Amino acid sequence: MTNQAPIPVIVNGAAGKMGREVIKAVAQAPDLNLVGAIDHSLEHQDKDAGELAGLSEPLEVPITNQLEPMLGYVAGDRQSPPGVIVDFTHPDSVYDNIRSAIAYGIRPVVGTTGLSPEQIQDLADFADKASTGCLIIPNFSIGMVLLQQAAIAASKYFDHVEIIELHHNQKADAPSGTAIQTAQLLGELGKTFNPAVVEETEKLPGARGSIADEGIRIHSVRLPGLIAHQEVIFGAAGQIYTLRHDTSDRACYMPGVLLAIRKILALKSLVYGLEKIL
Ligand SMILES: NC(=O)C1=CN([C@@H]2O[C@H](COP(=O)(O)OP(=O)(O)OC[C@H]3O[C@@H](n4cnc5c(N)ncnc54)[C@H](OP(=O)(O)O)[C@@H]3O)[C@@H](O)[C@H]2O)C=CC1
Ligand SMILES: O=C(O)C1=N[C@H](C(=O)O)C[C@H](O)C1
Repeated sequence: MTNQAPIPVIVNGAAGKMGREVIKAVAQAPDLNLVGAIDHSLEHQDKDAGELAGLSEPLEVPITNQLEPMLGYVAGDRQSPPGVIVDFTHPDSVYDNIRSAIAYGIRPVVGTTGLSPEQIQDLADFADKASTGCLIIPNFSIGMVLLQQAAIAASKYFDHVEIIELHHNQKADAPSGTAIQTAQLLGELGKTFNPAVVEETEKLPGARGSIADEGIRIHSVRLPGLIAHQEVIFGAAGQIYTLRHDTSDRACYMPGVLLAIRKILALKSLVYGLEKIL
């Protein structure tokens, strides 16, 4: 730990499931200073972010829906290191949120999924022009990075693979950002998976899932009772190799989120994926 002033942190989506967890984690980190808590939910306006997150003491940071004034306020503070905004909002708003943050020189650490490849490219160009770090991390858990690395190793030996992702039924986007990224990582290896062995007919559309990079199929399950789970299933003659990651508490994402907040100040461009900053 250095004697530097703490990093100012804004949490966007502060009243949500992930936002509340981030508020708690930031509040407990001595080198970080929660300066703003944004959420558009009218129900929670002006409530104390700490109390809403379940902390015993208030943090004296009220929930507000005023994103741009907050970005301007943090950008204007010349005594502190550059500000960071952590975004866990909604696929429909995350693109605009990131652009606004970069425009103010506030570094976005983005957990919100659902950005299209074109949007990510556009944000990368924008971050490059502004020489501003931006982290887009589809999954902040170390277990998922390890699963993906094991999947990359296995793909050298297996030609057939499908992904099943299972989430709570409040999730807006499908397939999950993690499943898309997992397929991308396998797709980058330069081989095409799942060569057809028969001509298939889907008697119900979608029965075989969606086809992502290099022929990899993704199946999405949404049920109450689930949090976030993923299987990568490899098949070959006479054997199945299954990799599985299960989330039982959203606290599992917090070491990754805190690491991203600390690392982003040294970045000058957009970086995609937790594995790139470990
Ligand atoms: N990268 C990772 O490791 C992880 C990523 N995620 C992703 O994070 C995102 C959020 O997940 P989760 O916390 O479960 O979702 P929640 O719905 O619980 O929380 C989102 C919060 O953001 C608010 N919100 C939505 N749009 C805006 C906006 N434009 N401005 C301000 N606030 C807004 C919502 O308000 P309201 O409810 O009123 O709409 C809600 O309070 C999802 O995309 C999810 O996939 C989730 C877990 C881990
Ligand atoms: O919505 C969620 O909950 C999660 N979303 C992310 C995703 O879409 O991959 C990360 C994790 O799976 C939890």
